[in-house]
Amino acid sequence: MRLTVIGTGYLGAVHAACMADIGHDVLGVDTDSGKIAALAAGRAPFFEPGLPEILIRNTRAGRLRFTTSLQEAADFADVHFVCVGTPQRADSLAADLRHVEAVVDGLAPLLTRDSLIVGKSTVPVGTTRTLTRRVTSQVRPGVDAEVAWNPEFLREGFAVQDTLRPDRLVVGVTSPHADRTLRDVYEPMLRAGVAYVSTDPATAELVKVAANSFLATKISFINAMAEVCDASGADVVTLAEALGHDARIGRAFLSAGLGFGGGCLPKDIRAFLARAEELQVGEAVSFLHQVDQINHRQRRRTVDLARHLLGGEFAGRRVAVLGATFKPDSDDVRDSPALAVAAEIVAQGADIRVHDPEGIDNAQLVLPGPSYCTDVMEACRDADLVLHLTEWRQYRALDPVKLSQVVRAPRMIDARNALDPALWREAGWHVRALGRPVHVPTPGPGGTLRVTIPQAGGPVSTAPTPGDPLSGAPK
Ligand SMILES: NC(=O)C1=CN([C@@H]2O[C@H](COP(=O)(O)OP(=O)(O)OC[C@H]3O[C@@H](n4cnc5c(N)ncnc54)[C@H](O)[C@@H]3O)[C@@H](O)[C@H]2O)C=CC1
Ligand SMILES: O=C(O)[C@H]1O[C@H](OP(=O)(O)OP(=O)(O)OC[C@H]2O[C@@H](n3ccc(=O)[nH]c3=O)[C@H](O)[C@@H]2O)[C@H](O)[C@@H](O)[C@@H]1O
Repeated sequence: MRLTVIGTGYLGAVHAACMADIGHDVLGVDTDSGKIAALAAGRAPFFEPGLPEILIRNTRAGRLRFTTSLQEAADFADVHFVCVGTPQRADSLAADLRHVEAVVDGLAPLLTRDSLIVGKSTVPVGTTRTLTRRVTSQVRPGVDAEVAWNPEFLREGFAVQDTLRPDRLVVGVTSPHADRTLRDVYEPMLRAGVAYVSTDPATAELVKVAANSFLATKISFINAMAEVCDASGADVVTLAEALGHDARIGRAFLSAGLGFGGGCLPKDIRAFLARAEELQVGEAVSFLHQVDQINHRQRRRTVDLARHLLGGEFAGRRVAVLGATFKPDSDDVRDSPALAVAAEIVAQGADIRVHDPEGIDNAQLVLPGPSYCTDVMEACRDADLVLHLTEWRQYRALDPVKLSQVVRAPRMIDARNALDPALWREAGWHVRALGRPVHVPTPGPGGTLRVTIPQAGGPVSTAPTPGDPLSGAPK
């Protein structure tokens, strides 16, 4: 089939390449000519594992082309996927739909054949209905254009595999024709047994928003438990593991730490709150305000703990920041918890050096102040404190003994609960993490490890100290 994919960012570029990979003829469209030039040359304009391979394979095979011209898109196909951004509005919690509207306003008058416009962007419930009116009023006489919604559930870092082997496909359609067309588009997935939920557009739109709200709630739930752990001396990592054994709960999305960020979960729960208010059911989802607040509190708690470990002052202290992206295996720094923490400690006077395996270019655009290092050792040199903020695999493989030789003091906050504290403590590090006792009992309860290591920057004690924002020690 011939398809266009309009908007070739994190979602659209992957969707276009994967649709070509399953055999369709695909034309990707974007207003960003730099992005289009890179994609047309078979180069991924952002870091996403597996994307370069399918881009090259399919552009070379001639099944995947790119353009900035909507006219070319209208001429090329009669199925158009819309994958443009729906960021948070600057003046409210609501989603900014201007890019989606620009696409339908641009495309509708250009259509010369009956067409299906399939939204994949995440939108407030009710958007398909509004856009249908918009399209119908702008198409040429005799042309019939249906708007359907087919939300996307891919995760960055796993985008290619999530697109080729999704957990489910959800389509919101208003005609059997649209349903048949989408079944044809996804025929290889359906043949492989992927669940296909065909429903009305409002339900499809809501499935997406509900899924992201549920995931965000799960993360904030475990982070709320982490706060209780800090107050009571319990261990959130063991708690999550034990909860996760219950199949009804599951271990996924129960990793406590710095919380969620990115271009989706934060803005999606806020847009949902705004839309629910419009629908006069704001109270029903008002818990999402708390989800958002709990999430943001983890950033503040991390900064507070860092300041405390540095004796109450950031000024004149050097801090190494490991990780800038909102999650590993992505170069995306949109609403990155790591960068938010980095920005705050810079604002409070710390001298920071930031390392990230893939996100430095993007991070520099958002937070230009600090030094960025391509080498972890360099980032950690003479550091009074190391902050592990994004759990890239390579940080887990770091040698704590080697690292302890370059820092000024072996203090670490593992804000993602991803390192093995016992290993680091054995190498002389004072390791702290949200939701974990100062002395993580290993193995079994009761075992405490107390070490005091004299260092150039002063003694590093693992004992709780007065004012410790996490330990429940006397303030
Ligand atoms: N990033 C992700 O993992 C996922 C994103 N989504 C949703 O997909 C949508 C897109 O998200 P991302 O790809 O992350 O955003 P993005 O910002 O990476 O990509 C959006 C693209 O649309 C282009 N664009 C804007 N206006 C345009 C226009 N009028 N015509 C053609 N292109 C235009 C931009 O230049 C940009 O390349 C959002 O609604 C998001 O919530 C859904 C699932 C996963
Ligand atoms: O709508 C979207 O764009 C996408 O949003 C999320 O995907 P993504 O933002 O790529 O990343 P996630 O893996 O969900 O992680 C989101 C954030 O939550 C954090 N997180 C995740 C899991 C966890 O247990 N704890 C936790 O703090 C991550 O560090 C990250 O900052 C959803 O998982 C996708 O299904 C959805 O399609």
